[in-house]
Amino acid sequence: MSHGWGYGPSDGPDNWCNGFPIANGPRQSPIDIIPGQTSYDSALKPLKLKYDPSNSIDILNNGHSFQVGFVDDTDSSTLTGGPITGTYRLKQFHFHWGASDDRGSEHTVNGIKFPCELHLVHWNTKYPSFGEAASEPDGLAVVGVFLKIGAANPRLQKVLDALGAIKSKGKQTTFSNFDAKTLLPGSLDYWTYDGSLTTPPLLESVTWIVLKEPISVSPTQMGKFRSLMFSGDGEAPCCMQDNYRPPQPLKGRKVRRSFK
Ligand SMILES: CCCCNCc1ccc(S(N)(=O)=O)cc1
Ligand SMILES: [Zn+2]
Repeated sequence: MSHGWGYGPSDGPDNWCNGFPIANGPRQSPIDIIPGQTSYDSALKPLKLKYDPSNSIDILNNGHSFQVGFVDDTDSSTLTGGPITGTYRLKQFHFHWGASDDRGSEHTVNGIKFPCELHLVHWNTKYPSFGEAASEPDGLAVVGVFLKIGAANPRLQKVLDALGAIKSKGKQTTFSNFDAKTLLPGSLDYWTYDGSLTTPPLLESVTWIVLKEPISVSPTQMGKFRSLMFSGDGEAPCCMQDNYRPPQPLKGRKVRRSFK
């Protein structure tokens, strides 16, 4: 079980380098975004996100987070424009969150942590599959959306109401007709940089696109995220929380922004 990683004191982010030496690589994620040090790039195109609700399939507790999976055998749910060239297909979205509202996001802004961060994961259709794209430097594009404590978010509620059926690791249930676009904020202004998966295998294949505008989540809704378990049935119960990797060294990378 050398690849048994997690977020605990012995298998957490500080230890991932033992099984995954790329953890100390040149383009690791997440990072702390310092807006005053980003460069506006007028050549950056607007993000184009086209999501077909009929593509959503299931919701799964994978023991690290939960994810909503999409059919990705056609170009019906895609990301184009923005900093990327070509067409990237939506594969899944998932979240990272904290044990309390003062932490939980992976990216930070001027060192500020948000209570939660949504990741919409897309893969470059110049490659035959997600798995193959995941090992290419331009293989993946992840849109990150911060969640900020405020009014309850009705768009989030449908996802949260499904969590009761996937409380423990390995549980999965159908999740159809979900429109992922409803999770996006009003503005698609973004920061972008070259990075990696934020969990093992930490592959350096991700063009990160982090939206500047957060969406809202209420404290009660945050409690629902924390009702999930890292552990499987019959294992010692362990609440799913603090499933975030802290910011990693920038190592000379430039962060661009799409807005003035
Ligand atoms: C090659 C197998 C990779 C499986 N893992 C996927 C995966 C997707 C997205 C992220 S994240 N958190 O960077 O968006 C992490 C891990
Ligand atoms: Zn993620």
